[in-house]
Amino acid sequence: MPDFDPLDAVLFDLDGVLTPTAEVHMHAWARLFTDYLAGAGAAPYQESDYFTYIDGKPRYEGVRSMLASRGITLPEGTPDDPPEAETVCGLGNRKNGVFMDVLASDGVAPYPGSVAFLDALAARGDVQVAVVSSSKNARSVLTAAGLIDRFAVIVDGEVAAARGIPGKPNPDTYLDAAAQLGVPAARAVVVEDATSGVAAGRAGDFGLVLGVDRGAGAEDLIAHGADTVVSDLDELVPALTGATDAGAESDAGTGDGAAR
Ligand SMILES: O=P(O)(O)OC[C@H]1O[C@@H](O)[C@H](O)[C@@H](O)[C@@H]1O
Repeated sequence: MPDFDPLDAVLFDLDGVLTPTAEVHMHAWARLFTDYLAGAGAAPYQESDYFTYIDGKPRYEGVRSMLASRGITLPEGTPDDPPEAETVCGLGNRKNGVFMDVLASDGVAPYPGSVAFLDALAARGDVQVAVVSSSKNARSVLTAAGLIDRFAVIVDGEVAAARGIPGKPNPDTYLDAAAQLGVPAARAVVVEDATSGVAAGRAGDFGLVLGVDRGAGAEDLIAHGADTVVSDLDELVPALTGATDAGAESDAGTGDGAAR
């Protein structure tokens, strides 16, 4: 059970940590690359490709990384490219159309365990929170999920692009959020479901890097820098409320589970 006492801030990834939207992204990427790779005569797209090459990274970086895995290079294009354009930006924008359609038709409900964790943090009153997401859709997702008012600091894909902040797995977006909160990295927790995200937390030397396994795999999350891994944030509510004898355990923690 991690010890949150020496920690002053919790920095949350969004998709797959607070909301189940990693699945929506995954589905939209699969729609794009299943067709695109087949048309290009490349090895077929597989679900594992999402976790290895795309998960957690900014949109166009995900496209570049996936194409590079199949030895394909495309012109970069620009963010205003239409979805039909055969450019990195065009392909990313094609995928974004699918993502936005699903968001508009299905809406999004946050993970109940994540809401319980946020409630327990708010009840303590001594821990600040922020969202750090690679997604340019982060504000729309937070609004749709009813969570936007809980976060005074949001460093998302729009902010990073506007300010030229390098995306995950670089630590810079997390460091920026910690700086905005006035909390040193060593006293902040990074909460992530993607290997690129835990790698960012590790590279930034954060006090605790907490993995949430929504499909990336606990071993991979630990290999990329997680100190401990849970399958849902409700497992950690006892650590915040002091009810640590409630029997909740992390399911794959191999680190010491405490702030470094
Ligand atoms: O295309 P967007 O909404 O800006 O999102 C970029 C990335 O955002 C991350 O949060 C997701 O894990 C990725 O799957 C997604 O590709």
